Amino acid sequence: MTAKLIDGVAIGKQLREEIKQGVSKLNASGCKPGLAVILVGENPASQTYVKNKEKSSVEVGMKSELIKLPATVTETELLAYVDKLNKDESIHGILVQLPLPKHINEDLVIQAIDPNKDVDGFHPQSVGKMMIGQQTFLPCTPHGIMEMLQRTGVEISGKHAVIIGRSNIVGKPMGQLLLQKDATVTYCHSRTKDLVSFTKQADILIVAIGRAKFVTAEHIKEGAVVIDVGMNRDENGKLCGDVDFDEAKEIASAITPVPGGVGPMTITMLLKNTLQSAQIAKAEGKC
Ligand SMILES: NC(=O)C1=CN([C@@H]2O[C@H](COP(=O)(O)OP(=O)(O)OC[C@H]3O[C@@H](n4cnc5c(N)ncnc54)[C@H](OP(=O)(O)O)[C@@H]3O)[C@@H](O)[C@H]2O)C=CC1
Ligand SMILES: Nc1nc(=O)c2c([nH]1)NC[C@@H]1CN(c3ccc(C(=O)N[C@@H](CCC(=O)O)C(=O)O)cc3)C=[N+]21
Repeated sequence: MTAKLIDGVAIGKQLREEIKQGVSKLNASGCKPGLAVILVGENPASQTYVKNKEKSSVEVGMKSELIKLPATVTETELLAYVDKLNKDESIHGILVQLPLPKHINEDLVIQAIDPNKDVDGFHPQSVGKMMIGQQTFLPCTPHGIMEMLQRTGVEISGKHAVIIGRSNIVGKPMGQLLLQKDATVTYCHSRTKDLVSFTKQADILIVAIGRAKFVTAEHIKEGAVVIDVGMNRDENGKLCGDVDFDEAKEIASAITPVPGGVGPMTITMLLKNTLQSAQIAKAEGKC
C-alpha cells in the first residue's frame, strides 16, 4: 500500500488565500495586521523558521517586525521588549521564538505577553481556555494538524489517536484538540514502556519527539494516518522528520512529509491567529 500524501504546502496555500482576503479587507479599512517576532541568539534552525514566518506574513499583506536580540540579553531587557510590543497598537501578534537561553525564565516571558496578542497560544490563559473549550488562540502546530486532518477528510470521532511527545507546545495541546473532536487519546513519552504496543493501536499517530526517523514500520498499524511533526537533520544533513517516511508510507493510509507537511501549516495558523487578533482589535476600535 502506498499512503496518500497530506500536502501541508497545498493545504496551507488554500488557507493563506482565505487569510489574504481577510487581510486585504482590513487593510482597505486602514487597519494593517502586524506580527512581531522576537528571536534571541543565533540558532540557525530558529533563524530559518523566523525567516519563513516573516516572508509569509508579508506575502499575505501583514506588517512583520523582527526583533533580533543577542544571546546575552537579560531577562529584564527581554521583558521590556515584550512590554513595549504589548503597548504598540500596530502589533496584533507577539511571538517569542523558543527555546530561550538558559538564563531566561521562559514561563515568565510567556506570561508577560498580553493574552490578546498571544498568537502562539502559549500563555496560561490561552492554555486554560483551550482546555475548557472556550474561544481563544490555539497553539499553531496542533491547530494546523487539526486543519490538515479535517481538510483531508480524516475521521476523528471515535478513533484512537496516539501521540508520542508531551511538550507544552505540541504534544499536550494536540491531545486536547483531538479529544475535543471525540478521539480516544493516548499520550506516550520517554518513560512509556513498550511504546510499540501503544503506537500499533493508533488509527491516528502523531509523532513529536525530535529524533530523526525514530518511528519505523514496526510502530504503525496498517491503514493508520501518520502525522510527523519532527524537524531533524539526518546523517547527510538533510531535513527529515521523526518518522522513517519510506517505510511508513507503505503501511499508512495517509502521511505528512517533512519538509512540506506540518511546518508550513504551523506558519499558516500563526497568520490566521494574527489576522483574528487584528479583526478583534478593529471591532474594538483599536485598529
Ligand atoms: N513542524 C513544526 O511546526 C514544529 C516542529 N517541531 C519539532 O517537533 C519535534 C518535537 O518538538 P517539541 O515537542 O518542542 O520537543 P520537546 O523536546 O519539548 O519534547 C519531546 C517529547 O518527546 C518525548 N520523547 C523523547 N524521546 C522519546 C522516546 N525515545 N520515546 C518516546 N518519547 C520520547 C519527550 O518525552 P519526555 O517528556 O518524557 O521527556 C517529550 O515529551 C522537534 O523535532 C521539533 O523541532 C516543534 C514545533 C513545531
Ligand atoms: N514561540 C514559538 N512558536 C513556534 O511555533 C515555534 C517555536 N517557538 N520554536 C520552534 C518551533 C518550530 N517551528 C517550526 C515552524 C515552521 C517550520 C517550517 O516551516 N518547516 C518547513 C521547512 C523549513 C526549513 O526548510 O528548514 C517544512 O517543514 O516544510 C518548522 C518548524 C515553530 N516553532
